[in-house]
Amino acid sequence: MEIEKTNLEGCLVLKPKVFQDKRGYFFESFNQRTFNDVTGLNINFIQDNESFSTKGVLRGLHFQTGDKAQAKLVRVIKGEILDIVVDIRPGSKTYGKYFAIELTESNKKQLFVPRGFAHGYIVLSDTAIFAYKCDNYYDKGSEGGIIFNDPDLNIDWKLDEADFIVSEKDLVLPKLQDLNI
Ligand SMILES: Cc1cn([C@H]2C[C@H](O)[C@@H](COP(=O)(O)OP(=O)(O)O[C@H]3O[C@@H](C)C(=O)[C@@H](O)[C@H]3O)O2)c(=O)[nH]c1=O
Repeated sequence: MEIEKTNLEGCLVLKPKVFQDKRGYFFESFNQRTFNDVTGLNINFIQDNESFSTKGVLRGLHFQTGDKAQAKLVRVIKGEILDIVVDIRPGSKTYGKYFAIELTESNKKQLFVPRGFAHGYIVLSDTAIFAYKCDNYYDKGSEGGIIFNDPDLNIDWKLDEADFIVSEKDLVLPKLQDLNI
């Protein structure tokens, strides 16, 4: 397992060791002991999620508030996505800054997103299956979000905005500067 820091303190890129042979590949998509060893963290992931999306689907930017906040370990099983995390930790030196990374079925990179970040992604391939672990249960009442095209964030989503497919809920999210957190 390789690990890389990002411009956002606490956000980490993980690259599992992949074993290729004539049958195909094998890798450990999660191993708690390895994860703890390489990150120095002790996260108790308690929920696994999976979603399927088509090209141009943009989900985000999402977070849960207060004691329902979630750390996430995200990856792509099929296809290619651009993953985005935004630092919304009050007082952080990178508050309002974002990190972007392509997560694909071939690079098999994983992104660890600590609590205190908004998270979203856009699908770059025809279809994609996205999977992630969370360290806190889903709580509808604690959902928060930031609009994907917040001019202060100025996120480069790579695709043409006219082709984005966004949920009704995500289309009416506020800007970061209008959040009450
Ligand atoms: C996230 C989630 C949703 N749901 C339900 C609520 C809703 O009816 C349906 C679809 O939910 P959403 O539209 O919120 O799904 P989605 O837009 O895929 O939400 C996800 O987006 C990415 C970017 C994240 O970072 C995740 O944490 C999560 O917020 O699934 C659950 O039952 N459990 C969950 O953990």
